[in-house]
Amino acid sequence: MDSSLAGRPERVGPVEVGDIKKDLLAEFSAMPTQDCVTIEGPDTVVLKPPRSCQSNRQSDKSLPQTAQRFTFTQVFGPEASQRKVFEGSVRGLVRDVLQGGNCLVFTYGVTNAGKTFTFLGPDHDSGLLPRSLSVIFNSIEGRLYGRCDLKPQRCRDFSRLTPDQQATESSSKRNLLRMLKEVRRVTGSVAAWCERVR
Ligand SMILES: Nc1ncnc2c1ncn2[C@@H]1O[C@H](COP(=O)(O)OP(=O)(O)OP(=O)(O)O)[C@@H](O)[C@H]1O
Repeated sequence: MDSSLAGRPERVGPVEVGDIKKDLLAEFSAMPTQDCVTIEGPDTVVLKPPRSCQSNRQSDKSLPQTAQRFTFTQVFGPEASQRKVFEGSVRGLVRDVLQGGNCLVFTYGVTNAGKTFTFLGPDHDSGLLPRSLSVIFNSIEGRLYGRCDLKPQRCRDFSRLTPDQQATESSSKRNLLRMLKEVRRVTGSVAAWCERVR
């Protein structure tokens, strides 16, 4: 319920998420850029504190007072495509894995930095993980173990299944695939219905 005070609507009653949600994009876009992050060549990033923090830094001598330069193996700029990042970082590791090596890839950064985007990516612009799986599966074609008598256990181990266990596994796999098909069918119908009622 709204009441009006000095021309400004005042919210009365419980506050809901919709009431406090605000699109801040326009406000942020209007702010002058501060060039806090600068890419200097293919392997170096320079970080500068925002102007609003500079007075705090002058009083707190434990904080860096000037710009800091960090060097990496490779820096990808904001214009780098998913393909370029994959080719320049993970493709070589996948090649090592296919030759029996072990590799670890992880993303690290503040919230909203783009970790999930880089790792998974949207369907039309896939990230590191789907690209890696695609290379792996395309490379092992023809060398797949056709029988279903092995089951992975944790990350490195496996167990051999008895014929009964194989039958149980096959049946739960079929059920899972059937459920996935059903979910796709239902979500497809819901999406089509939403499109119609728009
Ligand atoms: N390279 C990019 N190009 C276009 N959009 C991007 C890019 N990187 C991130 N985004 C967008 O920025 C937003 C935040 O990205 P993302 O969810 O990947 O961040 P995150 O680091 O995984 O965040 P959190 O730690 O909170 O999960 C998303 O809307 C994502 O689509």
